[in-house]
Amino acid sequence: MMISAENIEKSYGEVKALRGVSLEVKEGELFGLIGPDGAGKTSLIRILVTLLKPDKGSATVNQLDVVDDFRKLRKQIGYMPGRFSLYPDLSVEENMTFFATVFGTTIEENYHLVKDIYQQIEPFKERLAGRLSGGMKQKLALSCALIHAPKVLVLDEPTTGVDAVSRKEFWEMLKRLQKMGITILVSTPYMDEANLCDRVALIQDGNILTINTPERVTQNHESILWAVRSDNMYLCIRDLRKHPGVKTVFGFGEFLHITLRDNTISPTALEKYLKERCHTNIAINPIEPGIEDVFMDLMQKHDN
Ligand SMILES: Nc1ncnc2c1ncn2[C@@H]1O[C@H](COP(=O)(O)OP(=O)(O)OP(=O)(O)O)[C@@H](O)[C@H]1O
Repeated sequence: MMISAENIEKSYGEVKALRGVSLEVKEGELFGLIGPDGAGKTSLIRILVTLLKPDKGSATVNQLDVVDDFRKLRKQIGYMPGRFSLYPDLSVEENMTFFATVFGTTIEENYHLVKDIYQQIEPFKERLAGRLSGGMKQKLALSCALIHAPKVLVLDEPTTGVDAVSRKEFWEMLKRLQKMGITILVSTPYMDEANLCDRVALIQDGNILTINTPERVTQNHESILWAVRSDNMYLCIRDLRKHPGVKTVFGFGEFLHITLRDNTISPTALEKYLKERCHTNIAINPIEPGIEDVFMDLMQKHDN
């Protein structure tokens, strides 16, 4: 195993950020930590990259203990924090040189690793990092995290607030780095990015709800799922929640996703029920679950 965490607990005063988290990331894997704001992703990541001590539990990265061997370990990990990690008053090139020097290497020594990414910002190498666009900052931060040729790359919400095109490009970069043999742990609040990972852990309120390949995560969804809409979505939610056969109702864009308690209701019966409550333009379609649906389902089960 490249990363192994066992029963990690972490609290900030009264706030329990991690409630006994265990996970394993295999060598060469692209592993996603998926969860909403406040789920505990940053706390877990900071523990794994040796910047925060767990209250309980233990973790190793490349067989090195995150607490006892933190000095050795830092050389093996590339870390891209969620918030701005660069020196805004240093130029692009100075930032790169700084990170290389800290790790006792040079830009030239490991240029092959960052070439693809760094070349895109090299024309602006004299520019102060604080004056780069969001996408360019992201590329520089990634280049800086890679310049000491780490075995493991850990990225905390690298695509939060990034536009769709740059997000796609970023994931393509990650795939290329994975092909170069780097193990990658990446956190994201975007459920659609789960499908780009080899395996994912869904995390919520300090607990891991499930760990699996994205395909298996959705296959394991047991409930029957329908997408429903009508002209008045607000009343539609209210009326669906009152229906005894409906288990859950959640808004997903322009549709509501509902799960059923049993298989005895038909779409026609549900349509009749909504019509009787004066709904118009009703649409009811059976659908395949996505990661979001599984998430909602697991969260419900966990809370009960
Ligand atoms: N330094 C801190 N002091 C107090 N509470 C904290 C601190 N850091 C995090 N928390 C709390 O711990 C919980 C987990 O936070 P964490 O940052 O690990 O989650 P996250 O999934 O990374 O979310 P986000 O995307 O918002 O950072 C949250 O309730 C958060 O408010």
